[in-house]
Amino acid sequence: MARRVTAAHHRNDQETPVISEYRQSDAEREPDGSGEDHAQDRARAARELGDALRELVQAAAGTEVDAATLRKTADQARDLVGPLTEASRTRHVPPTLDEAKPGRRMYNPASGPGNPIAPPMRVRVADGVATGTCTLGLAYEGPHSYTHGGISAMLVDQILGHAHAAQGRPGMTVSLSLRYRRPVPLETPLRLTAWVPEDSITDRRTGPKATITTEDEPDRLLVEASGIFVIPTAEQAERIFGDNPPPRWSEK
Ligand SMILES: CCCCCCCCCC(=O)SCCNC(=O)CCNC(=O)[C@H](O)C(C)(C)COP(=O)(O)OP(=O)(O)OC[C@H]1O[C@@H](n2cnc3c(N)ncnc32)[C@H](O)[C@@H]1OP(=O)(O)O
Repeated sequence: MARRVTAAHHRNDQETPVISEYRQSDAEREPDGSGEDHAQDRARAARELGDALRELVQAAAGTEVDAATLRKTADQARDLVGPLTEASRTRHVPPTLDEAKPGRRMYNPASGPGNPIAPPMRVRVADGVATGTCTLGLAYEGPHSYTHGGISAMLVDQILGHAHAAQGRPGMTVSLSLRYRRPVPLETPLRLTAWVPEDSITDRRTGPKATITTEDEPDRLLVEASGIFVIPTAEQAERIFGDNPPPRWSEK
């Protein structure tokens, strides 16, 4: 029977709260401490699955095979779903893999290596500047041979969020603005850079800026962006996330 991970005591749960049946602490940590290795191994395995599925997604977006091969592959892909849903979580519960390493988002759609829809963008933060690198394949195509504008917006949102978080605590995007100056090429190493101008910082809010360029031509701007990021108050976090808000926003 499928095990489901369920948020205990979540505000929106109408029925008797269900204690999570599948938690890192119960299922993966052994009394002798070997659970740490187990968690790391599971994280590696999640990345391997993410990589394999990304390969599949890119192949599916670029394939020109005949209908019979498409249908056969669709059947095979459906067969992959069952084993993964034998233990799954609801939307109110963070992945156990994130629990094991605070700050990591294994399944983030922009940067999570375990998420097959993520390129994934690799993010580094140094001296308040967030840098993201990635190469986008055919699955992200908008105009022929260039990136869909919504994908650029997602990557920019993420990198702006890291620049904001480098000032103290992570926040949520309340405003996002992009100027698409030139098309962003597919299959080309890209660089996203984000920073927070000092005069845009207040108690709960920053106004970070970002650019997208290719790695080869860092002075040729393809996209310029700016955002407003706000740290939710504890009350707002409770309203949004129920009585199990992310720890970073639950401090009164
Ligand atoms: C290391 C981890 C890195 C993580 C990176 C993650 C990046 C991805 C982030 C996301 O995608 S978050 C998902 C998308 N965002 C949301 O779903 C947020 C939805 N919005 C809300 O729930 C509320 O807006 C929120 C609880 C966050 C805040 O509500 P408030 O009622 O406190 O604020 P409001 O939205 O009115 O505005 C907050 C501040 O921003 C200001 N503001 C908003 N839009 C603005 C604008 N366009 N220009 C200038 N200022 C603006 C506004 O004036 C105000 O300034 P003050 O606090 O100084 O008064």
